[in-house]
Amino acid sequence: MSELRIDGVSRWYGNVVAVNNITMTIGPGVTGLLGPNGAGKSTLIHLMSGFLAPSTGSVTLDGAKIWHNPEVYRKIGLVPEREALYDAMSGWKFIEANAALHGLPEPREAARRALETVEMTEAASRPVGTYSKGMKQRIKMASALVHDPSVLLLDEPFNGMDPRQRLQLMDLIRKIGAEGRTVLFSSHILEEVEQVASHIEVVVSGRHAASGDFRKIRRLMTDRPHRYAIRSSDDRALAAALIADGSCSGVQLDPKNGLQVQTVHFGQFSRMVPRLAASAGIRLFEVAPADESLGSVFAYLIES
Ligand SMILES: Nc1ncnc2c1ncn2[C@@H]1O[C@H](COP(=O)(O)OP(=O)(O)OP(=O)(O)O)[C@@H](O)[C@H]1O
Repeated sequence: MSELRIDGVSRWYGNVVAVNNITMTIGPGVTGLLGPNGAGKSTLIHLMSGFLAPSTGSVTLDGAKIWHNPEVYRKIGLVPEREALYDAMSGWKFIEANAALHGLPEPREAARRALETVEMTEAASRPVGTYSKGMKQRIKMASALVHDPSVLLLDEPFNGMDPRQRLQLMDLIRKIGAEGRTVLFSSHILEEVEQVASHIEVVVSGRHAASGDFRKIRRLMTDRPHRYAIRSSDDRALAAALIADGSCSGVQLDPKNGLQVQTVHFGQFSRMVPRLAASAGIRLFEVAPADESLGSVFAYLIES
């Protein structure tokens, strides 16, 4: 059982601050590292895997510094975001070569075990170039697992996958977490993270925005005020009806963009608007979320 600890860590590239004074602890099981693009997730993963030195603060595994510590590297497996595979090589040869690079005493047996873990035994003798995106991702995982690390780090593992491949990979990540390993994967999609991870760490603009159980974070996200843009046959009358109804916290009539409405009761609001419009004889042309971009969700989280 291993514990990763990031303590007061910052990392900058020139004058870009990619990670800003982050403290977090990652224990056994599956943790999702959630954040929008450019939040600092890859930088954090590279700090945890020993590829980058922190500019300040410390990154440790079970109390031992990770940077420049080959003893610790043996306990860590990294699945990078980029492809890093050789199309002409068979899956089997690729994993065995990785086992040999690790200096493992029985590379063939280690490769067999890793391929079995990721359920790639059957396809292992085929060239990597013939694999689907999902199979390639599993081969990358086998290569990260070949030396039997207690920590597995995955950078955006679900990128570019179709829904079936995504479900298979989710099962696999859960299985590896259930073996008692410390598994951390990054993603910018909340739904993805909440399906796999029992614990979530959220980073926004290099800062630590939230941490904990996904239900808690989901609530933080769904309880935030939602803004909608509405266009109807009579925006003024609809605005009056919405104010009278009382389930909106703000209504603004904008001659150019129609009606801008703010509500905290998302479910109630989406049921109420069509009913209210129908009873006032108003036709709805469009009800669209005005702030559904992930950026705004994360911005809300960091403010709360
Ligand atoms: N080698 C580098 N040199 C300069 N700036 C960098 C470098 N690597 C990352 N950055 C910057 O640091 C910030 C964090 O980048 P990082 O790749 O860690 O974020 P991310 O959350 O993984 O984003 P993405 O999902 O887009 O990869 C960004 O502003 C990025 O432009």
